[in-house]
Amino acid sequence: MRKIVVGSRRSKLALTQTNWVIQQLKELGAPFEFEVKEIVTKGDQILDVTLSKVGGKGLFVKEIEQAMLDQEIDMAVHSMKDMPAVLPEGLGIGCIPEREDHRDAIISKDHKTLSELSPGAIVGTSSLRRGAQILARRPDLEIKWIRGNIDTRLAKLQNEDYDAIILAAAGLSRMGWTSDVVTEFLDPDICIPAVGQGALAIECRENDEELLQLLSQFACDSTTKTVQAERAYLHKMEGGCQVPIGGYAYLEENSEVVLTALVASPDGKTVYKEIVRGIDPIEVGEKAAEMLIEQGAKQLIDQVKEELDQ
Ligand SMILES: NCc1[nH]cc(CCC(=O)O)c1CC(=O)O
Repeated sequence: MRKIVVGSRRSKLALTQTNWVIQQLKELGAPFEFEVKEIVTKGDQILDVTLSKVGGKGLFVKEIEQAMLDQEIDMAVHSMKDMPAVLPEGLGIGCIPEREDHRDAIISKDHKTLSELSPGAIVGTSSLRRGAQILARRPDLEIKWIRGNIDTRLAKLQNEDYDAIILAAAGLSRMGWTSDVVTEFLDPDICIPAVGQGALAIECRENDEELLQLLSQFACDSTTKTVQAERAYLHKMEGGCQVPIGGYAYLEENSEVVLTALVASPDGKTVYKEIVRGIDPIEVGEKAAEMLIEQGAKQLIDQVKEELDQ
């Protein structure tokens, strides 16, 4: 029997996601053995710097992708939102399973919702996208950078000078945190999630027919379409760097993809937002990007990138 070596970051969330996918594939009757191989990525080593300053998304996946190209591993389970817009030659996303909760969630010390937080309250996030949208609603709040895995951040909320933190609901629920830690789930009309948030990307070599055949059985059609629209938007908009961009798409019953796309300045004072619908996910994504670019969103992104480079 062929053994599929699955590369995974060492974080609890990554290992949980990886083992969950392996379990699901086994239940589908996978004719393989599986072995998990832990890989320490740059993103995991550099925990004390703002993520956007050290190169953003690629950090968590590069080493894993190299191991896949070198045949040291066969497959990897990533959080879709950590995936760069473009994949290396020879690798592909073999399957996008059904999306978990797409929303951001506020966890606050005194169970205060976004509108209830006191003026000047300190909100912890390392995401320019979250910070921008929080400030757009509540310019009187203070955003303070916070890093570390989910457990670390929850501990920092208790022990350090934060009144609230924002995390992805999906990560919390995959880690078994019941929804009672969450004070408020932020719907996309308040905070557009990151492109791909809540979805997983199972990556493998493009020519691994055997594995691709198995993975195709685990794919979710509606998640694949909506994530395609979101990523087509992201790709056209920037191409990799961590800037305040959000995108969330859902599927109507008539199969239309509805994408809400956002670009904002980190201070939340400028917000570009468009809703685009259509049957073809790629067209929907690209159209949203074109519309926002026309309004000046691209200049805003370039400006943010420049400031991050300084
Ligand atoms: N940026 C880190 C990251 N990458 C994926 C998740 C979990 C949620 C998901 O799968 O979208 C998280 C944690 C978070 O943003 O709170």
